[in-house]
Amino acid sequence: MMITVVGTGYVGTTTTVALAMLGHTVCGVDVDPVKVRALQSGSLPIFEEGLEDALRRETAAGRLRFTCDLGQALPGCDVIMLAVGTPPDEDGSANLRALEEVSRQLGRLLQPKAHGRPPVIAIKSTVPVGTGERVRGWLLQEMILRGLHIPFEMASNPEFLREGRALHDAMHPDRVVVGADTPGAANVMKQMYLPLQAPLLLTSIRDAEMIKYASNAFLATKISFMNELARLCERVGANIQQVAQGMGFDARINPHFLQAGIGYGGSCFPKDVQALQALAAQSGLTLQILQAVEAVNASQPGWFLQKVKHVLGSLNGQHITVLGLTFKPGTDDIRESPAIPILKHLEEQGAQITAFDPQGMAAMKQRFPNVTYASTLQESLRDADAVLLLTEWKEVVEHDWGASWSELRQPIVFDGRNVLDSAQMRAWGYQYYGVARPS
Ligand SMILES: NC(=O)c1ccc[n+]([C@@H]2O[C@H](COP(=O)([O-])OP(=O)(O)OC[C@H]3O[C@@H](n4cnc5c(N)ncnc54)[C@H](O)[C@@H]3O)[C@@H](O)[C@H]2O)c1
Ligand SMILES: O=c1ccn([C@@H]2O[C@H](COP(=O)(O)OP(=O)(O)O[C@H]3O[C@H](CO)[C@@H](O)[C@H](O)[C@H]3O)[C@@H](O)[C@H]2O)c(=O)[nH]1
Repeated sequence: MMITVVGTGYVGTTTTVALAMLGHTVCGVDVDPVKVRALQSGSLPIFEEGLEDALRRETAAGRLRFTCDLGQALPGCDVIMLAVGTPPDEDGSANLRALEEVSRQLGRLLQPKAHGRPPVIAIKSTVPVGTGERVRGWLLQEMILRGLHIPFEMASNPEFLREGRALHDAMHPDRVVVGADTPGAANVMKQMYLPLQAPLLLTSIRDAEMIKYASNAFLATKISFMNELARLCERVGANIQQVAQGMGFDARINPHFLQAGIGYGGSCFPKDVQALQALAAQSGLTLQILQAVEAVNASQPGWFLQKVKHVLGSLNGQHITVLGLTFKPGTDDIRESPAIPILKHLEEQGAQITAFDPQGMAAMKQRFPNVTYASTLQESLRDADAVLLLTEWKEVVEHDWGASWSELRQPIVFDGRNVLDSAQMRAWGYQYYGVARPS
């Protein structure tokens, strides 16, 4: 099939590569010429394991190309995937400006196909229920202005990949959800994904749009539930990891997304939890559970810092080493990272901060220029009064902590992700504090 993907950010780029790997001929389109030039020359503007190699392979095989010119990418297309950003507006609702722009452009640029089926326009971006109809409306308005009606069909095809595992998730999804209001569109999308051999759920467009938000909101709920429970565990002397393990054996609960820590971040959970609430508000409803999910998450970094202050006293002048800046390992993305409120607070309290992160330092430097960024983990530990572990990078978890003990001025470690071996750390002489992990 011939496929155009509009928007080559995290999702769009991964989608182009994955679809090319399935044997399709794919063109990625973006308004950002710097991004497009990078992709054309085979280099990824983001860090995502394995994606750059696959991008180069698929480009060399002639299945993948990139352009800024949407008009040039459209002729003969079977599917046009829309993967532009839908960031939060001031009221938390999804901002659909980029999607409207692309839809109107399509309405102006689409030409009748010489042969074959009309193209399917599939929304991959995360969008509120009803957006499929709005996109169709924007396209039709532009076609009316041209005095033409060029046939096309609509579909919703939400994306469930995780950053840090983007290509793996795109190639091995738990499920593919396709919302379509015509059997023809459903069939084209089904054919497109056939080589994946993944479970495919066919729904209405509205259902598909809701499934995406509901999935993210539910995962965020699991995390906030565990984070709130961790606060209680800490008070009553229970170990949240044991509790999570015991819960996770129950197939109805499952062991995933039960890790208490410093709260969820990233470009998806915070914005999607807000957008679902905004959608509810527009319908006259309040989603009380999600209100609580958001409130617990917003206060989790502060709760973690309270512990730090309880142990260290005043932070003024203390040398604090922060390990991990990205919202999760495996990415260079710092959007909504819990490290941001933590760094802000440490700075406000007068701490001397040294940070290390394998991928996130360049981006964080823009926001926190006064932090010292160490070139190695080892260097970041030197003369620290305490270490705050904020992202569970492999390098950090597997670091030789036994050998580093003497580098620190005070061997105190606050493990915000519960990833270090607490007993071993204590045996090596560290004062170790996890999240609800009593000794
Ligand atoms: N990042 C993720 O892990 C993830 C996972 C699943 C779903 N999503 C959803 O997918 C969508 C995209 O997310 P992302 O993280 O890839 O965003 P992103 O910001 O990384 O990428 C969006 C891209 O769209 C481009 N763009 C904007 N306007 C355009 C236009 N008129 N024409 C062509 N290109 C245009 C931008 O230049 C940018 O490169 C969002 O709705 C997001 O919620 C994201
Ligand atoms: O048990 C857990 C699991 C995750 N997190 C945190 O939750 C955030 C999000 O993690 P993750 O879901 O792995 O990363 P994302 O790349 O944001 O992926 C989520 O958001 C994407 C965008 O919508 C969806 O496509 C994915 O399915 C969904 O998992 C990160 O800060 C994690 O540290 C926890 O605190 N505890």
